[in-house]
Amino acid sequence: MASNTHTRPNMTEHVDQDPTSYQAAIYQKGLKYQRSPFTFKSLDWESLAAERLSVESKGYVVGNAGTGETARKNRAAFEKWSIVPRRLVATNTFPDLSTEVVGRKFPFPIAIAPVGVQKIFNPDGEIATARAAARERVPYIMSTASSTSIEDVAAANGDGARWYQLYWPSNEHNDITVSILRRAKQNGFSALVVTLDTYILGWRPSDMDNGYNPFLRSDQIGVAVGFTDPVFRAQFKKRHNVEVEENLGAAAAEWTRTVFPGFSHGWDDVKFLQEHFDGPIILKGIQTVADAQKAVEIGVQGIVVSNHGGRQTDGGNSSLGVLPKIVDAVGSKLDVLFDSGVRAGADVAKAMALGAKMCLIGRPYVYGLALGGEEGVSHVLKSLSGDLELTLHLAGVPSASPKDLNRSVLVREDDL
Ligand SMILES: Cc1cc2nc3c(=O)[nH]c(=O)nc-3n(C[C@H](O)[C@H](O)[C@H](O)COP(=O)(O)O)c2cc1C
Ligand SMILES: O=C(O)C(=O)c1ccccc1
Repeated sequence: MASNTHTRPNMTEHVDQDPTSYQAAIYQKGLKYQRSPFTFKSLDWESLAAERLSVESKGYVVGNAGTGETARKNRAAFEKWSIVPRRLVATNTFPDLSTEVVGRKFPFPIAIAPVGVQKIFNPDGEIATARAAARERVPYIMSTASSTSIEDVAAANGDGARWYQLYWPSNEHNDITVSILRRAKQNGFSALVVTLDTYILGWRPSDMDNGYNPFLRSDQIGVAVGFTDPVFRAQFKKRHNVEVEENLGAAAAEWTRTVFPGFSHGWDDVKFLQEHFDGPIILKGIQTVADAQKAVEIGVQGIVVSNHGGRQTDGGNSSLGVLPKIVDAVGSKLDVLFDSGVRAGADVAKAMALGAKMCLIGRPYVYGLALGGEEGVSHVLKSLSGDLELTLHLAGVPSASPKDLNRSVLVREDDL
């Protein structure tokens, strides 16, 4: 744990009150000289985590596509909207942060975004994150590029809510896709998140400078889903006459080609996933009204308005910038989720006010994982939800439901 943890010896009694807000609990603990594992300044998490990581891992998580223009715009877009401070709204309770997404209710409007290769950030990787997510009652979206198997993530997540993110093998590998979907369903992943923007990796200068692709490293991190898949294993054995373990390099290369085929599926192919996954489907990476409308036409239950945190296309638009138009076009027909650039409670509030039902958190929890494993991820999730709670409270917004948190809560900074 970080060195700024100060716990006085013999100060073991628990907080005697049960404060409603997380912030109140922090101040109570402070009275007993107990500190949180690392700072609450969410914009400092990146540089703190970077100090702990290898050059390669740091480059991988912090890095963006090309010049970083899309990622910068993601952040800048939040400052174009301001939260209207309404006064003398006679509220006497803390805001209700719960939200309903694809037919289920969640206590907070945040989710763990799918992030691959988590063992490069902390040896416990996905296990630590999946535990923290369950503990904090935040849904865990498991990446196909995980460094832990579907079965082990499910065990760590226990009775937590979890969804599976698919890196979608090309049609010639449909038997592998079916096998993955079956394992996900059997292991309690209730929804399928299909990422559309990463059938090939973007131009990533940091990783190219380091000659770094986590799939192809000698320790083959990020291939756990494939290496534990019975169909992939059987096919590999038939082709090479050896088990995956006997030729790890070839197996990693083959799995990488399977999940990053280098070309995209078409809209018609989504039907195959609908036929083979018994549960809601959410398309991740939507950035235009036209694509959002196609998602409605093919009958999926949700979309994530996302540009992959600016890691895929350089020179692109901000993700928040396109959110209102997409919500206007399809928000009454499917659930619109949001990610890319969320760093604080106010960011979540703004995306929700513009019509998102939930925000996926990407890099911030990865920094938490690097800084403090399970506790670190918990700290990040509690910070963001605690911050959101007070932000809404002070804005006079009684709940995160669209009836209270909508565009009337925002003003364009340029229009003031
Ligand atoms: C290190 C890293 C790995 C990622 N891996 C995946 C992945 O395996 N699947 C996926 O759909 N998105 C992946 N993403 C994208 C996130 O799900 C999310 O869209 C993005 O991080 C959101 O932007 P933010 O980092 O600004 O919050 C990854 C992002 C990072 C930073
Ligand atoms: O880095 C990413 O953004 C990503 O989606 C990914 C791709 C391959 C392996 C791990 C993560």
